[in-house]
Amino acid sequence: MRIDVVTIFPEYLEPLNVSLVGKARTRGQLDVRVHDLRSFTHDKHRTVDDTPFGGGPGMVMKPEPWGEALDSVAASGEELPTLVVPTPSGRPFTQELAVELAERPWLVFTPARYEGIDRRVIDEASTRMPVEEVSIGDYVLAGGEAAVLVIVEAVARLLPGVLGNAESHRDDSFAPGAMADLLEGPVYTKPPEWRGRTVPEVLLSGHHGKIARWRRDEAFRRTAALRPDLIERCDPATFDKHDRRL
Ligand SMILES: COC(=O)COc1cccc(COC(=O)c2cn[nH]c2)c1
Repeated sequence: MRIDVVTIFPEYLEPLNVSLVGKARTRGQLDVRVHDLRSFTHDKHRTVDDTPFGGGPGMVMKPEPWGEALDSVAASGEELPTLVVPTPSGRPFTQELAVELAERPWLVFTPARYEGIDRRVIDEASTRMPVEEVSIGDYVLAGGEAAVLVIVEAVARLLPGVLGNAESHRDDSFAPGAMADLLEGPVYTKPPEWRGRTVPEVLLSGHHGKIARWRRDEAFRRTAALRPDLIERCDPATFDKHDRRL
């Protein structure tokens, strides 16, 4: 997968050089390129924003630099990229959307600052490539860069070979309408006793059927307590068929 990010803060994307994403880049599984939006300006002050038409507080990101940046990025690849625009007014980012994005060959992220990007940039881009406006939550950030880090991390871990042996998550199917996607239950590792606290006996029993049942019950209990909304989507008929986790 190829990932491009156009931003006025390239240094904000440094974390993409470390950990899981960093290793995937080193292994050549991910090609990540970060572009400074200001390199697509031509005035002395490298201006990327201006006052909003219609008045109001704050500034709006000018269309010209974004247009040139997207032209340049789109021209530098063979395939059709998907534009991913982090915005509070976007489609909620869920594991399901992460799975969807992980199947695309090329993602171009356009994190905005200020009050946002001139709407004509998105409208014009939509005539040339698929555009996903994505919200990572119901709050407003100063810029979309943090949202890019979240989305890239969630997508990268789904790519074949990136997660190593824990890749079982990839087999999870999130078919809508099937069983709810439950929250992860509690996990434990050695030592068997720590500060007077032991590990649930069933996990030491080696009885895989009982262990799977216990884990499902714990996940169900946790989900019912913290996220009853996820249970409502549950289709009891398939409950026993799949063991899936968020
Ligand atoms: C066309 O799209 C735009 O102009 C984007 O506009 C904005 C405006 C304010 C802030 C942001 C950054 O994203 C978030 O705050 C965000 C994403 N998820 N949850 C919060 C983006």
